[in-house]
Amino acid sequence: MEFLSRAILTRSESTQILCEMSQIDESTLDIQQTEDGVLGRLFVFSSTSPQTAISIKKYEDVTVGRGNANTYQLIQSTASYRHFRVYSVLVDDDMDPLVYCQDLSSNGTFLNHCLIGKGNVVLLSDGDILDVRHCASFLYQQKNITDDDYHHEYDGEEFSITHRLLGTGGFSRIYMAIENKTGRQYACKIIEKRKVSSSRFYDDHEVSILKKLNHPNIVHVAMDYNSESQFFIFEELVTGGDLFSYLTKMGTVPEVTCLFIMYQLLQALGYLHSQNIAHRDLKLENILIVSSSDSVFRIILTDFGVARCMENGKRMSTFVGTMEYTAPEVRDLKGRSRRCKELNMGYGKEVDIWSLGIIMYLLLSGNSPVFSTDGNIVFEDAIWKTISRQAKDLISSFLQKIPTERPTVEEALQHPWFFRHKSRLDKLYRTRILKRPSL
Ligand SMILES: Nc1ncnc2c1ncn2[C@@H]1O[C@H](COP(=O)(O)OP(=O)(O)OP(=O)(O)O)[C@@H](O)[C@H]1O
Repeated sequence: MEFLSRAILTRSESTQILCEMSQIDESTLDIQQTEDGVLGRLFVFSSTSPQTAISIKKYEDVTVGRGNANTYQLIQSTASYRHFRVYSVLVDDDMDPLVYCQDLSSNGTFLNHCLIGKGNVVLLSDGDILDVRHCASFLYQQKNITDDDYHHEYDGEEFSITHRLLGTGGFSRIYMAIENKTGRQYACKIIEKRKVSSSRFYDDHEVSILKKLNHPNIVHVAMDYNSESQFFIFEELVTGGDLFSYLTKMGTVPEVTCLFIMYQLLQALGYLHSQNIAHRDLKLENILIVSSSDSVFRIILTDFGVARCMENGKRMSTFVGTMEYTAPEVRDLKGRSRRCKELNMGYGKEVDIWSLGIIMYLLLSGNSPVFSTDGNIVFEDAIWKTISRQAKDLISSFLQKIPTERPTVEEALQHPWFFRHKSRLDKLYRTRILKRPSL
């Protein structure tokens, strides 16, 4: 498939061409003048209708196509009923909104003259041009926040790292990068070595684990690069944001959506655990969504910064992870001396199962878990009255204080919450995830 088959034109060049062509009043392009809640604008240029602008607002999809239910209607017969969709993902207020365009058409939507391709998604940046050939062009404008921390030592030839910040973590900043040969968009994780030296074992720890893995629900690494003080991981760009942003937008996640998310998480975790790898930092922020246009979407597990390969079944004894998601046996290690940790039997892969329980609780209720004084999970909020008994039973089993009492991945998949939908879930996974990885 032709996917952004040649390098994207430089932005200023594209904008200039379009402005000249259409002789637009450049003052209308001043994004500073936009009203509240507007993340960006699409300026429409068409020979059949007057110049107009479409506002891109938080959590509101914009669709363009022939159908009259679209935000902007195209009249030409070469346009698809829904030609493309523009949607936003909000990570946090300090970052530029991430506005994506998904091509839904048969005849193609072009980004800066390169075909996006049906089903594919691209991140839009200020000055980009979307084109529906023989129908209309759309100039995208958004207000950019200056990223003072943008700095990198990458001087390889394969990629150009842009200023578009996709996310930040304790150890790294993630930017959009363009593969120079193909124009294809990637995510580039820039890890500051000085931040990781004490808490991670060696510079390329994360990538050495990721390179061993090949699974539809685990992030795919394209290339890595090492400089004096930074480490770079170029990986597939995942375009639906993370589960944290999704939950913020939704408030709570419907049980049926949660079922398929948890099913996929267990597929990824089953694969990891079968190779004796523990992730150790499962949380909403580390689960990315490919594209969430309907309730069935692919999720991708990321951030293997503290993942650990347990040789010969050895147990682990370092305190790692994110407090809210951390199993009690890991929390108990905090502040203990090394000797004391060694005497303790350490912990195993069951820590990931605990985190799954926290994730499932958060998704279904939108709130942090509440435990009774004897350490049992409680389902107090009114929302739990609307959730099935099987879902609550599975959460309780994930959140058992004694690690060996938690189910393994295989046992969890046999739980009635999954098992009574087994054939449908298996089929959905086969048809929507394995056969259509762009979903
Ligand atoms: N491949 C990707 N595509 C799109 N966005 C991404 C990608 N990888 C990471 N992100 C975004 O960046 C954020 C931080 O990434 P990540 O968790 O890998 O960083 P980190 O420094 O390891 O974080 P932590 O402090 O949790 O260890 C994610 O929550 C997500 O929003």
